[in-house]
Amino acid sequence: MFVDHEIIVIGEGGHSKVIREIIQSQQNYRIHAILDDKYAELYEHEGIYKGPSTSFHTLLARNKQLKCVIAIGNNEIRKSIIDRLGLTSEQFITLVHETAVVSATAIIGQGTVVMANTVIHADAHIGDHAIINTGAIVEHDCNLANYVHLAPRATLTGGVVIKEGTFVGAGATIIPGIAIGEWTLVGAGATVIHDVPAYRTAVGTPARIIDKANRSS
Ligand SMILES: CC(=O)SCCNC(=O)CCNC(=O)[C@H](O)C(C)(C)COP(=O)(O)OP(=O)(O)OC[C@H]1O[C@@H](n2cnc3c(N)ncnc32)[C@H](O)[C@@H]1OP(=O)(O)O
Repeated sequence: MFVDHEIIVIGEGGHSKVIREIIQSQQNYRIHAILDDKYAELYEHEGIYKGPSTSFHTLLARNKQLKCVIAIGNNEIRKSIIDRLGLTSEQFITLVHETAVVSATAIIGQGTVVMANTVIHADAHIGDHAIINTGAIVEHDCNLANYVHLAPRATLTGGVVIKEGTFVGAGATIIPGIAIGEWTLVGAGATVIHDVPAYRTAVGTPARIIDKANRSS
């Protein structure tokens, strides 16, 4: 079998399991290594390398064609690892589950993972290293920046803007044209009917901001 991409998966938690199944379901993709800091040193087991994340550069030095995906659901941790690796964006692979429905006019960034039963409609733009989790809907003309995570069954209606690093909880709904600032949290099940500023937490139906001050900036 001809393999197009040998992939290093960084992270071996629950989110990583789902990503590994997407890779395994694609005929021409193969997992080369799974790196996680619970491992003390690099070793090979049944054709897959395992080791700490610092083994990354050793593996890449042996094979410059390797691609990488950061299989960590937390947006801040995912960004910090990407910043540390210092790779070009072409070295990250974009993974789309075979059941995802993605418009031909949608744009999906490098390193982004699109899970099963998602729908991404016309002219939607999704940045790099985002997660469109199981069953999430991104309607037409939405614009998502880098490191955004839409949890399972989150629904973005038309023209929603989500800035960098924002997390939208499971089953949350955002009505048309709303903008959510960077590194904000939208709670599970929220219905967002007003814009939400950066670095805040919004929950409930209709969504209200629950933190008094910026979480961080
Ligand atoms: C495949 C996967 O698993 S992907 C991961 C999917 N995960 C999710 O969707 C989780 C989403 N997370 C949440 O909804 C969380 O509750 C957060 C992030 C919004 C808030 O978490 P915390 O900051 O720890 O808030 P905390 O639990 O202290 O609650 C603060 C207040 O907000 C309320 N609250 C928290 N979350 C929600 C929510 N989703 N909806 C309504 N109210 C909420 C609490 O009842 C509490 O109210 P009170 O002060 O009147 O008692």
